[in-house]
Amino acid sequence: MLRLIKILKPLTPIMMITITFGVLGFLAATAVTTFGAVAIGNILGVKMGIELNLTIKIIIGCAILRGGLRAIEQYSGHYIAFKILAILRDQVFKALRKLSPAKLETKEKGNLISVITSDIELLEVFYAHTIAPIAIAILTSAVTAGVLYSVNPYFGLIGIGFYLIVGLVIPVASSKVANQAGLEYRNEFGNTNSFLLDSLKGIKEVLLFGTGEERINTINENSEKLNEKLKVIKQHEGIIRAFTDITIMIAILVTLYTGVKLFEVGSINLGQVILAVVLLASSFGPTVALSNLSNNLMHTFACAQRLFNILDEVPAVEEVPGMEDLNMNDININNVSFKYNGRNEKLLKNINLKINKGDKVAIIGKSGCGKSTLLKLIMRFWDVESGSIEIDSKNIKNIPTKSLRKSQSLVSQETFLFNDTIENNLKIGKIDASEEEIVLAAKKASIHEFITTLPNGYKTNVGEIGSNLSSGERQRLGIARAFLHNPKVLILDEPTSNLDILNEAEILKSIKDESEDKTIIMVSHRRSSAAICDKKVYVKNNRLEFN
Ligand SMILES: Nc1ncnc2c1ncn2[C@@H]1O[C@H](COP(=O)(O)OP(=O)(O)OP(=O)(O)O)[C@@H](O)[C@H]1O
Repeated sequence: MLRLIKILKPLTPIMMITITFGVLGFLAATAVTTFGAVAIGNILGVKMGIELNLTIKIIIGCAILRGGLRAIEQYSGHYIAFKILAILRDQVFKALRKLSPAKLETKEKGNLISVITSDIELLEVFYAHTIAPIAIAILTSAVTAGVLYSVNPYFGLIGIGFYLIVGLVIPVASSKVANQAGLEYRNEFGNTNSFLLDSLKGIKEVLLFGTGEERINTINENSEKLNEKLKVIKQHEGIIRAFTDITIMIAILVTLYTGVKLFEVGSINLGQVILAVVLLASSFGPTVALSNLSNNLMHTFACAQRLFNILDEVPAVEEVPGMEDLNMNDININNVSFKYNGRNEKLLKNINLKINKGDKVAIIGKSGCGKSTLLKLIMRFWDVESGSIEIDSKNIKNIPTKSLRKSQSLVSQETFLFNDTIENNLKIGKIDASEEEIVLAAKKASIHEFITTLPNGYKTNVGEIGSNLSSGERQRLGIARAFLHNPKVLILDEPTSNLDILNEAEILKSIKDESEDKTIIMVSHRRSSAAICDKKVYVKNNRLEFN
């Protein structure tokens, strides 16, 4: 909670505005009913101390003020809330950038999305509907208790006592039950969602293996569990509301009883009795708002916790700022060992490899032996555990990350295409690429002809054709992207795994022609692909062998 409040610091002046206008707004609302009572007292001939005409003017003034004050309170409160959501989203994206690619590889994407969207969204409850209402409730209750006290100290004490019961005792006591039920509901809700999403993603398997019936049954069971949990929450809400209302009724009766007794002994007049009862009855708004808070609050804190976990996660690789031109004359892998977190064995042990500018190196080995991992180390997606990787005699850990990314390009087995036009998807390789450059790159990657058959050619949106693109077409788009990027070192992780022999030969020729002065580091299971390389190294038993 403290950490959430600290984020609010730069917006403190606006929060002050929200609280001030909130307090004034509630006081204006209470004044409308209280002066209403004064007016009725006047009409009935009770001595109220204020003239009827003035009372009516005050009522009208307060009613108009109430609208304006409330509007300003809501506007500034929501301004703060959404400004902070923007700040938080910005922080999360920055954190995700730092964590990528290594740490994000292992994170569940569904969870990340729910943190960025719904979790952050829920914090709006805290900023717009928690902090200010608490302050407003304390201040307005203090003012009304003060007024009641000035009428008669007994009224003041009754006010304070019942404000505390409604605004503090009931919410705190109820939150213990509500939080548990709320958390259970959210967890069950998350599980049901994941199961549903999983079923949709795996619909092909579900149909193929005829497991639809079981899936539907599980979804029904989950829905029923959800209903049960919701029932508990709603019942609880009802009980709390009833408790709160009964407490307010008791407060009114106690005030009335005390008023009558004080009137009987002549301590106060009838006007003061009416004033005290109406003032107290109409002043519970802000404190009742607090009793509704507790239902959401714990849930909001759980969301904040998930958010802070991302913000606090230490990146696997520290980004190096700055930009410098890299010659990429040689890449030296010196005695490198590497182990993934959570794995017992070292995946790579004492690897040594020297790659000179223009070398074409094929990395060959059994599935899972660590070939792709070696590429990731060369790109510094992960840091080596021991030993070093040097580029132009400089440790890769000291090379600006942007420079490294600019000089290297990766084509992997799976090319990710954004929901954008083919042209923009290719432009990721070079943002300011001209149309001619894009067409040339596509021709070299043997994908130009296919693109021209699409309804809008290069302007076709990938989303429109979506999963209709074959793996080979995606891979060729990935290669075109890499050609556009025109890096000094081309890193290829099974670049032709999804292509037929004809396309493979064509693309390999393009890669070869394109890369005469470039360094190529390629992982491939296919002999035909590795054939374009003049140097072959083998990953065997966690080590590197040269024949
Ligand atoms: N982020 C990770 N965390 C933990 N283990 C990982 C991670 N990434 C890969 N591994 C494991 O490291 C091993 C080597 O993976 P890698 O992808 O480097 O193999 P590969 O030789 O390229 O395999 P393939 O030829 O099948 O693509 C595998 O056992 C894999 O499960």
